Amino acid sequence: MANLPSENTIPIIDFSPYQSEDKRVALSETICNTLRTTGFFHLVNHGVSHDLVEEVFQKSRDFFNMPLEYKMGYLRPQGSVSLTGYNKIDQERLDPAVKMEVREAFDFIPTQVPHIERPPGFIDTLVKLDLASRDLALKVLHCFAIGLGLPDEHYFTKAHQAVAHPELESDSGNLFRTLYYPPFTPSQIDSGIVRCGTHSDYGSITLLFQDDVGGLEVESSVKGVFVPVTPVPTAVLINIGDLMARWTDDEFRSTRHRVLLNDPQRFTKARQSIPIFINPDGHTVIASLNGKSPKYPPILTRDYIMQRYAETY
Ligand SMILES: O=C(O)CCC(=O)C(=O)O
Ligand SMILES: [Fe+2]
Repeated sequence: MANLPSENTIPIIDFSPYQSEDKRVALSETICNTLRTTGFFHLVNHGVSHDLVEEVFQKSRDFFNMPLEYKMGYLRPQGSVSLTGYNKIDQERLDPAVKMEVREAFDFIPTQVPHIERPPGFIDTLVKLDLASRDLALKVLHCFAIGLGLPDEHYFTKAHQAVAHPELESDSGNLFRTLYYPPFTPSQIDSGIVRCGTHSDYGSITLLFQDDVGGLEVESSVKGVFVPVTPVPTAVLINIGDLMARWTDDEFRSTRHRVLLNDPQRFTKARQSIPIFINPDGHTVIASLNGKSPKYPPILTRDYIMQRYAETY
């Protein structure tokens, strides 16, 4: 009988043991066990300032509340793989089967940080949160290698040099996004429109800060059965992407997720979230850690990630 997780079953993991070397192994094993089953976990005591996250939500709200003509001045060129700029409603599609995905986004990569006048300090706060999140992502990747018992505990971090050194960023596609899902009235709701279509993420790991509105759902161990993720105050939600699943030969699960427009309690409110997508360095060849009978042939990160972005934008 398949295991059907119910609401609140996304585990909450306390990251404070990471600080002490003798507690790190048990923490890493807990993290890896979660990745073998749910593929998602909440992390608390992670060291990223909650005030900073709140500031990014506030500044992002101020930006998204500006007139459309203003935001269009920063539009990310449509259909291009340029990864910086404003994304208007329906500019991208994570699930080709839906009619429309109703969200706005502002994206940047560290080598293409734009200058934006209003709201004041918008970009500075995003950059600060990006740096703090990268730092955390590297610690979490460190735990992956420990928990998997790899001979080199820095195996994954070494393959993510551009995460630690954003100036080296070339084509790994490490991407910071701030998302804004506008509110709806019940009469505006139409079948086939969603906030975020069903998808799995592309790279190594995703860190997601979300407000308290909720709406994110993740696929359970039963295909097609989704369970809600109840937001946990101050936590960052972490999941892995397809490239990490491939790297571990599907030992870790890259879980599909979505945000629908089916609950008036939620869709009448705006939702905000901040996903930070972490990928290996562009030149890294991802070859299965299961050397004996790998499911997937080796693939170059750059080719894989850029192909996935091209399909989305
Ligand atoms: O807004 C959310 O919670 C989901 C965002 C997401 O899954 C994504 O952008 O990949
Ligand atoms: Fe996602």
